[in-house]
Amino acid sequence: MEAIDFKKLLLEERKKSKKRSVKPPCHNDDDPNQSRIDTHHYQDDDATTNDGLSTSPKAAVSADPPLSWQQSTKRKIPTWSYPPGFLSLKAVALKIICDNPPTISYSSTSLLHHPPNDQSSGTNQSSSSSIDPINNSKSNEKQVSPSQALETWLTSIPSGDSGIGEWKTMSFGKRRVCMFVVGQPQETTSPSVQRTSLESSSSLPPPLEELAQELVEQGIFTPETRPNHVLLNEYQPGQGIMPHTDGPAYYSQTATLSLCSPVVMEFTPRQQRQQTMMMGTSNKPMPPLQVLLEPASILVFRDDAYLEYCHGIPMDVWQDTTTDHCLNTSANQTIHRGFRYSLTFRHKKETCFEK
Ligand SMILES: O=C(O)CCC(=O)C(=O)O
Ligand SMILES: [Fe+2]
Repeated sequence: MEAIDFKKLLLEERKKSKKRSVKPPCHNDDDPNQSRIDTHHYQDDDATTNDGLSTSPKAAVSADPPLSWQQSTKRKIPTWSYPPGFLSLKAVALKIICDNPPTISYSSTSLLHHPPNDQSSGTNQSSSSSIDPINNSKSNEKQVSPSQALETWLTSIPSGDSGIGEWKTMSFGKRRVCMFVVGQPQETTSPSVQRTSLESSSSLPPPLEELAQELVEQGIFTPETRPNHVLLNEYQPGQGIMPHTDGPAYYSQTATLSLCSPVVMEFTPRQQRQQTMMMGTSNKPMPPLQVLLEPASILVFRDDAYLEYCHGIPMDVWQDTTTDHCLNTSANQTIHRGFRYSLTFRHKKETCFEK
């Protein structure tokens, strides 16, 4: 199994956009993924969009010197001035929503509306029930919900060609992506030294670092598999992401925080997807498992769901309809898609960092 490194994919995208700047624009015919036959389990929309998506060797590009997000963006990242605790997660609400595989968990209300240590809101809450719990703080900074603050922060990230610490529009799929990675570990023989240098050499930008810390504190990730990699996706209405797996470069778990519009994600067994691609739909594949991803929700999937299932969001669809196979809501609901952000937290294995 071979996985593409997102950094390499972004470099490939950069090369493609250089090529595009000297020739008339064309749709997707310059996209290697369009004609690519996957060597193992899926065809991604944009092998250029996902870190660790498996793909054929020909999509790999020669390695340029590694970049950290700080190096590539020269501190253009928007500031984050909210107090610690503002982005608290309500992990206690995270529930396993699937029997087979029992490795998909979801919480519709993961992002707390209140910083637990916000003195002013606590006081106001107890003194008057008529005060809007989100706007009851005196400080301007606190007069938005954590979701709104995060959305504003995401919107303020600059655009750029690298996709590392800046929004990059993918050539196929057209959605924008942005990646943050904690710095590469130093070469050393001692795993403990390696971990220390990984933590000290760099960190995620503040809101993402806080969320990563919360994911550990709430027991969703272990301290050893603390998220060191965050992929942001920005979807315009109708945009999606082709079925894919996130690949073996990561510890086999992802946690995705959704913001803005709801959407329905689909899980399909990898084997089935492979068969469908080879034989068409004649052998009646199982309908996909669905998960409704609501704003401020968190989806965690791991192990079998990570390794043996592809996940994706149907593309060019403006409304989703839930089926009997939807794991967290009833069938026959129409979900209108609008603008959406997702923040996917993963732990990239140390062995998979470029040296
Ligand atoms: O947007 C989402 O919820 C999913 C994103 C995803 O699967 C990925 O970036 O690998
Ligand atoms: Fe993914």
